[in-house]
Amino acid sequence: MPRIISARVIVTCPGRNFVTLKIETDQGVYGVGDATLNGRELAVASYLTDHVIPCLIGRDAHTIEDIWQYLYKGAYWRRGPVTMSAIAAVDMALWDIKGKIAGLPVWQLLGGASREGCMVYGHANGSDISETIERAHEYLEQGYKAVRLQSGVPGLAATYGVSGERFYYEPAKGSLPEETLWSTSKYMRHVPELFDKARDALGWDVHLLHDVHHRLTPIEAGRLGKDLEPYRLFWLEDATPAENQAGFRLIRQHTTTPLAVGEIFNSIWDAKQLIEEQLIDYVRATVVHAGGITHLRRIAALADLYQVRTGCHGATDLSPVSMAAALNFGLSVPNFGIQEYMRHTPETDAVFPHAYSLSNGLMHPGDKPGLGVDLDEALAAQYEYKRAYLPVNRLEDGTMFNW
Ligand SMILES: O=C(O)[C@@H](O)[C@@H](O)[C@H](O)[C@H](O)CO
Ligand SMILES: [Mg+2]
Repeated sequence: MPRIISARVIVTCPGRNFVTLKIETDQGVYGVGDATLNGRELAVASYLTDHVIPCLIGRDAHTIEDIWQYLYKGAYWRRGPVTMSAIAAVDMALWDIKGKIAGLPVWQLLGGASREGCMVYGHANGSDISETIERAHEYLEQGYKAVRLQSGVPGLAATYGVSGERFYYEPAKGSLPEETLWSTSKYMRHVPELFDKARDALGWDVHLLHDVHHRLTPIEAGRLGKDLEPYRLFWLEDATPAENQAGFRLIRQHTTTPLAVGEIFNSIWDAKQLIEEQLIDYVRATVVHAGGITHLRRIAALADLYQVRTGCHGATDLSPVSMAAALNFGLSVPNFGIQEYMRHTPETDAVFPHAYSLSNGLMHPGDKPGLGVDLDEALAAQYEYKRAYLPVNRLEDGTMFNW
C-alpha cells in the first residue's frame, strides 16, 4: 500500500493567488489538490500545514474515505469553508494518487464516462448591453453552447461580473477590499432589457445564464424570475443569499425560471432542504469548497433523487487542479447539468499543466492517470503570494450589502 511520507502546501500567484497541496507517497507517486479560498487563502494554507498534514504522515493513501471521515469528524469543529477546502485538497490529492497507481484517469475510477464531454458556459460581460452581446457572439463563434451574460447597470459605476477585460474576470484585487455601490431598482429595471436584446441578437439555441450574486430578497428574486420567463434562461444563479434555504419557497411560488445556487456551500447540509423540497434546479457546490470529490458525490447523489442537476462553480479563483477534478467528476456523474469554465490566464495554465481540453462547447478531462493536472513548482515559486480581497458592496445610502 502507498504510505504518505510527506505533504506540503505551495502558495503561488500567477496573476492571482492559488493554494495547492502536494502529497507524496513511499512509492514515488504524488498527488495534488486545490485548497484555494479566494481572499482567505492563507487560512487554508495554515489549516493544512499546522493542523492536517501532521495527521496524514504514515497513513495509507488508498484509504480516501477513512481519511475524509477522520479529517471531518476528527476536527470536532465541523464544516465551514476553511475546513472543507482543506479536506477537499487532501481528497483531490488522494484521488490523484489512486488514479496514478491504478494507471487510470479518476473518471474511470468514479464509474466511467456517462457522456461525451462536459458542457461548459462562457462568460460574456460588457460595460453595456451591446458590448455584452458582442462578447457573447465571440463565445458562440468558439462553439460554446451556453453563455452567461453580465452587463454594466446604467447609473452604477461598477457591478458584479463586469471587469472590462475581454475574456478574464478576476474580482479579487488590491491589498484592501474595493468598495462598490449597489441599487436593486436600477438592476431590476436593466436585466430584462439585457435578455430581451440578447435573445433578439443571439437567437434561441444558445443557453443563456445570469448570476444575481446574492443581491435580491426572495420576493425581488421572484419578480426578476418572472420578468425573465419570456427569455427562457438556462438558470438564474444565486438569486438570494441561501443561508435561509426556506426563502427559496417564495421564489419558487412566483416563477418557473430555473434556479441555481451553491457556489459558497461547503457541505451537503447547506443544500439538503433546497434539494429535498426541489427549491432549486442546479446545485453549484464545487470540488474545492465542498469537501472534494468524495463529498461532492454525496451531494450529487442526493440531488439526483430530486431531479436536481449539478452546475459546479468554476471561476478563475478555482485553480486548474479544481477544474481537472471537476471535469473528472462531471464526466461520470449521472445528473450532470453544466460546468462553469472561466478561463485562466496563460501564466496560470503554465504553472498548472493539464490534460483537459475544450472542443465545440464541451470539456473533457483527458485520459491521463489520476486527475490529469500537475503543478510546476519551479515556475510556481516565481510568483509570490500577494494579499488580495474580494470587493465589498454597499447600498447607495452606505448600508453594507451583499457583494
Ligand atoms: O459564478 C461565479 O463564477 C461567481 O459567483 C464567481 O465569480 C465568484 O464571485 C468568485 O468565485 C468569488 O471568488
Ligand atoms: Mg456565481
